[in-house]
Amino acid sequence: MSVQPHPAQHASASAPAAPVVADQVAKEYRHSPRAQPTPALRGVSLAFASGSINALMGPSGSGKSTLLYCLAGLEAPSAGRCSLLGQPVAALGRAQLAKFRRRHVGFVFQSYNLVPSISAYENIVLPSRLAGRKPDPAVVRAALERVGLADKADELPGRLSGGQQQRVAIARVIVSQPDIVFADEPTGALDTATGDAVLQLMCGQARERGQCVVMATHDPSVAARCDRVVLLKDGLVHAELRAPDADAVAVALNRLRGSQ
Ligand SMILES: Nc1ncnc2c1ncn2[C@@H]1O[C@H](COP(=O)(O)OP(=O)(O)OP(=O)(O)O)[C@@H](O)[C@H]1O
Repeated sequence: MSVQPHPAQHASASAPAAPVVADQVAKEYRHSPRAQPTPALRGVSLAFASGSINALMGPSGSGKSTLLYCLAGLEAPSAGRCSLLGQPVAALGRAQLAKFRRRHVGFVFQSYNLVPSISAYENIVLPSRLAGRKPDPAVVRAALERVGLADKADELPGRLSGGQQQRVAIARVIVSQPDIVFADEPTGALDTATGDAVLQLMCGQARERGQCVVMATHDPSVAARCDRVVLLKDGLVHAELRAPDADAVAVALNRLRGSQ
């Protein structure tokens, strides 16, 4: 494990081959037209590699979700740019972006998640179908089994708990095998044992298939499963940890909270 202070925020995002890149990304929110803008991100440059599992950590309000949303093209940055698989997100029109996401990106988010009017099974196969593929029902059943929802295939999302819905989203990622997975607190609604099992599953598949996973988490034990942990504070990258254990993450977070 190594701790590395992050290089200057204006350093250009590296490796053109990286599937997920943020280049000098800033994001401001304005609560009303006359209000002063609140900066959520203040010039973040990061590149995430294929086959890597990455965690975004930091205090509440540090910009983790905003960064995920900008990277995924769900929010437009106020400045800077994001690229996915070498494609600048801002250059894609709405329909193109939706198509691109269906083909290449998986989400395990609290919102932007499941379609409420179709069953868990249908939700799992939806991205593959929209991308013109026909998933093998045996593979879908196996994924449901692996996330502990073998008996919930026909349930509508509204009849599932938050944790079960999260597991459906994870099964969806397992079946659709996107190049990139964005996850916001992927184990937030799960008990420790289930969270650990599904995380292991998600990370195992990502490493096997060369997916790039970027997740926001508050949980040091989740971050300890990652190859890289990016620590955010006040909308800036503060430091990075490589392959840390949970204790090292907790220490770094405490240090981050104490720093000015
Ligand atoms: N839709 C929004 N409108 C206005 N301000 C927002 C919006 N989303 C985020 N913010 C503000 O941007 C800043 C960063 O928020 P963000 O949700 O990205 O932080 P976070 O690190 O994910 O926090 P948490 O750990 O609590 O989820 C905060 O000051 C937040 O209040």
